Amino acid sequence: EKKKVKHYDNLKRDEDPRGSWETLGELGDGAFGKVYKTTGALAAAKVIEVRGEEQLEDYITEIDILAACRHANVLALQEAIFFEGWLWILIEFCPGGALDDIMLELERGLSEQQISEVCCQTLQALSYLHQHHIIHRDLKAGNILLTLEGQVKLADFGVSAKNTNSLQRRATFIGTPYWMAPEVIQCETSKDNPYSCKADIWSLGITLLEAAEMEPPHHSLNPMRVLLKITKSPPPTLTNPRLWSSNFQDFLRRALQKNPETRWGAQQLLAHPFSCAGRDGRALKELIAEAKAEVTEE
Ligand SMILES: COc1ccc(Nc2ncnc(-c3cccnc3Nc3cc(NC(=O)c4cccc(C(F)(F)F)c4)ccc3C)n2)cc1
Repeated sequence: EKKKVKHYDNLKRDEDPRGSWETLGELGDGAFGKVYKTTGALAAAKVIEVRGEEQLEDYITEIDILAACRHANVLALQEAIFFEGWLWILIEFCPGGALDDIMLELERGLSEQQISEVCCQTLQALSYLHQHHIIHRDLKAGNILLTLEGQVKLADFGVSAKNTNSLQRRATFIGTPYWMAPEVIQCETSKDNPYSCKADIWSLGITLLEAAEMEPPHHSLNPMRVLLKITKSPPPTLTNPRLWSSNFQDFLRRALQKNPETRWGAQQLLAHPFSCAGRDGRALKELIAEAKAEVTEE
């Protein structure tokens, strides 16, 4: 008789995705997957070959998290379809791309105003996730996407398609270590005090240093050495403090506390003057316009 298949709330079956999603082209170097256009909005699609129901289960967690997250600063799931052994995860498309690619394109870091806008919107996404007991665990500029309006959309590319070479791949078996909080590295994840959402706050601090200086601290060390460095060293600071405001430096001090207990949470940091200064959003819109202009020039 027909094999019993489980029903999943956020998964459509046996509807050919090519019925409502026509191929627009490859995104990036194609490793990402493809960008599909619907009758309505643009979508970015991950199309994964799934052998059997148990492997499908692995992807349901991601689909359920995405379906449950309804927030302006978190990537929204459009549709998930399982058809003839292929799983399609379709996501709202952010034309600006990821923040690390934008800095590479412009060959410079962000201004302080742009950093405070990234900070304010990413904190809103983290506050939302943490209230829903979701810990991101891999926050970095590569997982921050931008729309043409300068809006931040938090993503999680998991073992991102970008790190094709072995060194990076080796580093990713524990997630990219440069952004990891000390308590996560020291595996204080024993059952009595599993590391908390405060780990994301540390990663946010590292991500803001990355936005200011194009690279995270200890970027020149190989990934294995970094783990020791992070646990042994005092919290990282801006290389050239004179270039930055005392508000920015104070924000980093609150986010980059090595002890997760004294580290501020997302709600507290949203009230900090540095993130409040980022409510405007215009500076990020200019950043995208510049990055898009550079691309058309080439
Ligand atoms: C190289 O140039 C570009 C230009 C535009 C874009 N824009 C864009 N917009 C939206 N998605 C993507 C994307 C690119 C590569 C791979 N996946 C992408 N999106 C995507 C994300 C996900 N999943 C998540 O982002 C995710 C998974 C779990 C949790 C979470 C979170 F906790 F953050 F909400 C987020 C699933 C499926 C897809 C197609 N890319 C990217 C690169």
